Amino acid sequence: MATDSWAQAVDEQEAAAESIGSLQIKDKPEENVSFAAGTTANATDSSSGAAKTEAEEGGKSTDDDDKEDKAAQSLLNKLIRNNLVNTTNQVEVLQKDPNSPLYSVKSFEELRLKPQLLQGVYGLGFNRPSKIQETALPMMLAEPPQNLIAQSQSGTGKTAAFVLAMLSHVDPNNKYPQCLCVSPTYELALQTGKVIEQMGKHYPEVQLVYAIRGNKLQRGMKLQEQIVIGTPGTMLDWCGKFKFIDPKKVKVFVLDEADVMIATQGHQDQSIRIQRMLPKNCQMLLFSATFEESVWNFAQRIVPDPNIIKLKREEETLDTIKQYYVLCNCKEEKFQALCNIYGAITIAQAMIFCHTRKTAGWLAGELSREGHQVALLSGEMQVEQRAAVIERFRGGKEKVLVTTNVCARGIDVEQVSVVINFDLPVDKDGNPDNETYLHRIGRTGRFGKRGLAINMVDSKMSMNILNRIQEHFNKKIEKLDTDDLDEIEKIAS
Ligand SMILES: Nc1ncnc2c1ncn2[C@@H]1O[C@H](COP(=O)(O)OP(=O)(O)OP(=O)(O)O)[C@@H](O)[C@H]1O
Repeated sequence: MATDSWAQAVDEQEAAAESIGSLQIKDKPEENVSFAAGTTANATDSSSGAAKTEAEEGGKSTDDDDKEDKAAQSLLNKLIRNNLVNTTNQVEVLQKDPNSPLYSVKSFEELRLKPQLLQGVYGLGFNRPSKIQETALPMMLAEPPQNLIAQSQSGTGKTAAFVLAMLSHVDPNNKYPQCLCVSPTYELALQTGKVIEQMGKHYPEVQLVYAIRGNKLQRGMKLQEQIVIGTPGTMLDWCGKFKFIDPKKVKVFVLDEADVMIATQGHQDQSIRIQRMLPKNCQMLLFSATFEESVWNFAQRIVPDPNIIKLKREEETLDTIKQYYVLCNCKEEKFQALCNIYGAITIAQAMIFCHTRKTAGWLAGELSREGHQVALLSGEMQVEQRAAVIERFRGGKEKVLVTTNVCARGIDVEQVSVVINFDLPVDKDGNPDNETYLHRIGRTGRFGKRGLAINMVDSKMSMNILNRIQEHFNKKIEKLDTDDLDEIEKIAS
């Protein structure tokens, strides 16, 4: 019976994953056919593949999992996030012309947007520009247009900013593409397309089309939509080989997720080739969540004479986290300790990290047998399935999320107040992975919610890892005796 319920839970998760996968990703373009025009419906027909990069589309296989991973992480974060990531950090601005005044706005009204667009912005629930938008929007909307390279962490409002810039710059009376936006994957392009559709809801004269794999157009046709969003390979073909787009008429070129883009073979060259077809006065905008040297080199090739905006990431800290460790001898004992903790304190939602998929699967099964509602994130799941699992967890359908680090890397599930390291995070060489430890349990000072972290220690080696983590952060991790109910109760107070 217990095993049945676990099997049933997995079935349910998978079914939910499938339905959400098709709802959220595959059918996206059809949702708003009126805005997206007939061509996007074609795009849907060919969307049976899952999260594939263009390199794969062309038959080349990307050998490095990490590359796929970046795009998947970015998509997951978009799917599960429902609001802006706030930050108290100041933006750093480097202007092309340091003598020209630097404008920044505190309200959307100050931008003198078209009323239809202002309606769209408010319709999305945006009251005021985000930190990066305050400076980026006036720059992007200035006359003559200015080029921009902007870097800030995921969720700080970059997409909304360039979508607003594109919608502001198009002339709806001209029935040809005026704004091109390239994204690293099919799914990410659809997500951005969704923002364009939402923000342009009251501006139906502006039309959007998806330049994505399989969206087959008739030879010789000319696109009438003003905005084209897609992946670099297809966009390049549409501009060059098929001439569906006249690149000389393009006013705005956006390159989104540059850091993800350069991780995929071929995308860099394709993007540069598109850029070269565009007129000299075309506005070039490039966005990235990170800014390592390779991204910077690429950015400079794509965006001549740029203004540069950078927003530092909010530091995570362990200051508001109570940290404990539990001594055990084996995984069964660790599981028992976990049960004792659950028996003593009320845990609204917890995330449990395991080192391997196998342990994660085993633990999820055991917890489920104990009657817990468990979600399992496993490496073999498609990105849509992972998104569905996280979405269900976020919605409170499951109270425990068991995962390996690889699966959950880069995912922020803010509301989780209890994090359990069933296995301590270590790097490839078996040394403590302090960065991952901080990311798993740390909080940005701003949110500052109190949290609880419990580390399971099952060997001399893991005790050594724990000690080194303690030393690194200079924060004491207290011992917890999970056989003593009173003691456990105290940690929750
Ligand atoms: N000014 C604003 N006020 C309130 N919410 C906003 C504002 N701008 C954007 N948002 C919302 O914040 C979330 C993150 O915004 P957005 O997707 O534009 O960020 P991003 O930096 O592009 O992130 P990513 O790099 O993951 O694409 C979205 O849910 C978006 O609707």
